[in-house]
Amino acid sequence: MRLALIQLAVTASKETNLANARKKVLEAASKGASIVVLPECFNSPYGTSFFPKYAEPLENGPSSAALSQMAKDGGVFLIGGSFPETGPNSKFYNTCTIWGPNGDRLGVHRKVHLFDIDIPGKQTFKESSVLSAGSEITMFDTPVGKVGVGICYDIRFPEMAMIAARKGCIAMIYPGAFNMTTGPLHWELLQRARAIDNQMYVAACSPARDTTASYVAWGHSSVVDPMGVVVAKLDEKEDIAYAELDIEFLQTSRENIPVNNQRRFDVYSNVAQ
Ligand SMILES: O=C(O)CCC(=O)C(=O)O
Repeated sequence: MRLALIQLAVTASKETNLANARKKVLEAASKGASIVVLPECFNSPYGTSFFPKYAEPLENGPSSAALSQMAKDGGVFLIGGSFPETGPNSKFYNTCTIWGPNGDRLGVHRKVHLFDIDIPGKQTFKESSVLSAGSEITMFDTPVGKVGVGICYDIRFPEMAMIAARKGCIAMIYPGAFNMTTGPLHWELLQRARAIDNQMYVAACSPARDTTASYVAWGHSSVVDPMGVVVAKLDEKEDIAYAELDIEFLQTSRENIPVNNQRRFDVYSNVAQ
């Protein structure tokens, strides 16, 4: 099954972003992709001041309607990046919607771990000043197996990917937007770590870099295989990355290094202790 990551050039115009996303999703579909991924905040600039302005409901909003139609017209599974959602009780969430080839919505992931960090003089961000956190681990079915979905900062929490893998996921996919400080340090390393921890495919899909934006994304959308090898990687510009999800290779990797059967839950039965 062919995976495509669309490293979209995101602008301040929601309409332009939706039209560009549609063009690229159909391009990826025409090149044989069956699972297509858009980046975090694919239809708005990334920043707490933008979230309330761009937020829309899940039902009957322009982004959900456009994503459903793109998935249907391309005949693909579409992991629709994320957009700021006006959710229950008028709270805002950073939300990923997942669509099937017939345009049906298959799942919704509200970012579980909000991006609150402070590296003085380099990168400070406080998503929780505007957003609320989701509280579910999200997976959906494809013909080659279950796929788990997290958003950006969620990748730093190995428990989430591990639970998804133990529930049968063959891949974890993260729409994300690391920055010029944590991108070079951790973006690839975290993907490789989650891939090796769980012997699964891991992919992260960023917006293209815009050096005029208030938050400058690192780019470098990439796919890592179950042995921890980077099998596709973009630079910082708008482009599409492609990789095959090879389930035989995943199974062989798991047989060759059988950590799954060697776990000692008798020693670490409760990691929350
Ligand atoms: O974890 C990081 O370094 C970046 C996370 C991030 O940008 C996000 O969650 O949107």
